[in-house]
Amino acid sequence: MIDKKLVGEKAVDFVKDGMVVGLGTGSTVYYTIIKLGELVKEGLSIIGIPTSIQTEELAKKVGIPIGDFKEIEQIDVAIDGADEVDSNLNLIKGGGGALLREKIIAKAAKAFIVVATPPKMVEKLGAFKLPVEVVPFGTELTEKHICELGGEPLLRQSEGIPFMTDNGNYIFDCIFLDISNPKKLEEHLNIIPGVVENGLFVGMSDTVITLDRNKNVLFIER
Ligand SMILES: O=C(CO)[C@H](O)[C@H](O)COP(=O)(O)O
Repeated sequence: MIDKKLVGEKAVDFVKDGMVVGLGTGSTVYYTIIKLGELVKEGLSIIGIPTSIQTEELAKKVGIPIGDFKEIEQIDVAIDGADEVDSNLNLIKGGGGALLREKIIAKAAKAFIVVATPPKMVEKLGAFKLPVEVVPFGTELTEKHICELGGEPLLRQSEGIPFMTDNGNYIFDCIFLDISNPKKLEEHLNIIPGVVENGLFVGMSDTVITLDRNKNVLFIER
């Protein structure tokens, strides 16, 4: 809790007056959004681009103006959490189910800042099940193709029914025992018909904010 607050709040250092800011989803970036809300009340002028309905509601609640894609020219910075960060700053994301919008916004941003507490920092990706967003049609067929890539997919459930993303899709949480080449796996998953996007974010993060052993904030640059 305290660790998430420390790294989450530090990310506001990357936000300057007049910026368009991609707002991630999750319990770490929550603290970034709360802090940005405080700064907006003190006069900071920003436009937020939320990556989920949950984040949009939070941003509105704390007073961050929400932008429209038709009105903005660029996203200056996107700030988001991660489920795993490897030593090359590649990520697994999507634990909260917002991976598609998160990837669209991270890709569009001039800088992508990741806030991650120490347990998220790993040598190699894969202990966390890789979320793969799929269209609800023919999920049994999509599942087979994921298995052919060496995955063990489990359809995410919420209160006894399939979890539905903000985009009306399902998520397979997939065990992959070997993610030694995340870029290749990302590409192979995304060419399966029925797969909308997967939670591998390869070569996208510019800076990861985490903590060292003494709980000092650490900035790891690409
Ligand atoms: O990818 C995500 C949501 O889709 C989150 O960024 C990720 O799950 C980390 O969340 P948290 O900060 O709550 O641990």
